[in-house]
Amino acid sequence: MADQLSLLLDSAALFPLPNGLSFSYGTSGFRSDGSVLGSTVHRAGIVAALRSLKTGSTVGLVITASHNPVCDNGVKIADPDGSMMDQSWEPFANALANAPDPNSLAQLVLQFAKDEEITLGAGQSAEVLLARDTRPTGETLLEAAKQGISSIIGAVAIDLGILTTPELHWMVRCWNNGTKATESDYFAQLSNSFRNLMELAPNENLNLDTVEKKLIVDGANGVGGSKLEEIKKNIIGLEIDVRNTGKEGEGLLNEGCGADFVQKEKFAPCGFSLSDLGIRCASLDGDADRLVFFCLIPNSNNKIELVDGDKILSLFAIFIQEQLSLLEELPARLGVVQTAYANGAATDYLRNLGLEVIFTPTGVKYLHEKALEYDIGLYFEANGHGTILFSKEFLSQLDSVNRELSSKLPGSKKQKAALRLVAVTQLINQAVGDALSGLLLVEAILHNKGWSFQKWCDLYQDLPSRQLKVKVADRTAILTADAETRVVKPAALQELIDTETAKYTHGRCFVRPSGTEDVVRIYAEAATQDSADSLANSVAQHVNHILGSDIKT
Ligand SMILES: CC(=O)N[C@H]1[C@@H](OP(=O)(O)O)O[C@H](CO)[C@@H](O)[C@@H]1O
Ligand SMILES: [Mg+2]
Repeated sequence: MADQLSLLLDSAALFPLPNGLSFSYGTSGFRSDGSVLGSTVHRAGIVAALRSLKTGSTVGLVITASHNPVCDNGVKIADPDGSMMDQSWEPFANALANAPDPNSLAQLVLQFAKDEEITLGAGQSAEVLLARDTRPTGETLLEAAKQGISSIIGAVAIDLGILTTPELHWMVRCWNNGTKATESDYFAQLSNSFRNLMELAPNENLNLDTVEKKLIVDGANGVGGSKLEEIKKNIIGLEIDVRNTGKEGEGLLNEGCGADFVQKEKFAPCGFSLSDLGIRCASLDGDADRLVFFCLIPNSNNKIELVDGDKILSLFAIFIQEQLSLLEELPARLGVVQTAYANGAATDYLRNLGLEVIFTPTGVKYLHEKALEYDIGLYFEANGHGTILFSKEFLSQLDSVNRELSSKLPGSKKQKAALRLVAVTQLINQAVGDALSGLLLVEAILHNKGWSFQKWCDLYQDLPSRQLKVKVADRTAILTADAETRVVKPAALQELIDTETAKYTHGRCFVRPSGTEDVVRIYAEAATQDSADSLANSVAQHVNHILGSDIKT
């Protein structure tokens, strides 16, 4: 123990906490300006090593700030099954990140290890897989993570280099499952399952000219574009043109491009122009865990028709529901998980399909957790982060139904439906939302259905909406309930929101403190854009009055 203590003290002394700053493990781990994150990432390395010791399995640590500007960075930890670190460990991660000096840090670690019954320094081994995105501060921060990990006796860091966030999560999951876990395995799994699903398209939908074979992808000048260029070498039946790959001269990470920009601004990203009219386009975020689709609108100054996470979710739900309807021998409880940011039209559409739609607070860890309760759990945030989870029991039932049909009814509609579901389970990332696997699944489904982009767009018409953010003195003064749809404190605020909302047809409005920025977010929806704008503005004024602030968009 004495060795462990001195190792921690020496290591922590190299990464002092910056003066006057505090850090919090939010919806997506720790985030801040990349230059001040040394101590935070070092300490996240310690947390990851302890998590590995506790679980007796390999965990992951990824250095990324996703869609944030290039000067930001961040760190998050992946649990052995590839999901986000269990929330019960967040208070410890927070306490450690804010420990004022090496001594208090070491004491926190020793006390936590005792409470969690983690034995330190006695021949245990721990393993942490590391990855980072393309940010310039990533390399130094990676070193900090390595030092944090090696300050726990027996812990080993394995650097996997530059990866998308979902790749790292996928690798952690496969590593622990004992299945193939390298990047080339990931590429092969995606391209093989994509090919399988494309080949299963019903004959009547083949050779339709309605489906454009070309797709242009905005890589946000992040890590996803170059990975997609690798995957596309083995893709048949789809021509992929990747732009904003982050290569020299192509622009800055997430600046004027990427899924967050496209979804929020509803403008084409840089590098796209009217010459792309009529072609289906997609946009990834900086670490390739978010995905949206779009098409340019003619004569509109680069405005776009957007297909967001809600519509991707709807497409996936329809497709799975269709296959299941052909397989009465394969009963499955299907759950669709959304947040309050889902467009009301999307929720209505999904409920009208007879699907069970459930809401959770914002943040994929909440959606993911809920989706795990179903045989097939589909979840998406409106901003394009989501995936489909299949329970172990469902996968084994699917496997036996598939075997039976292959021997008894080969080539039948039923057998093809089962094979399609198998291909979906292999194509979609089971660990976390993955823009690259999601993109290929969308393409394969459109091909199977013989649907054009427009047909997909026209599934339902989004209700006009407006998002605003307000900087307040203390955003934690707002407490919410019912999946963040209602404010419980300050109570007067909810009364004002209700009064404003009642003035508008199809009005819906909620406010919540952001988990990633120091702001309160306001979301409003109504029958017209003007009404949505005016509802959001009037509620922002109330937030302003009650909590003291200035309004930002
Ligand atoms: C309205 C919105 O888009 N919120 C985003 C944003 O969280 P906030 O807690 O709203 O700051 O970042 C999260 C992490 O990327 C993402 O999960 C979430 O959907
Ligand atoms: Mg991201």
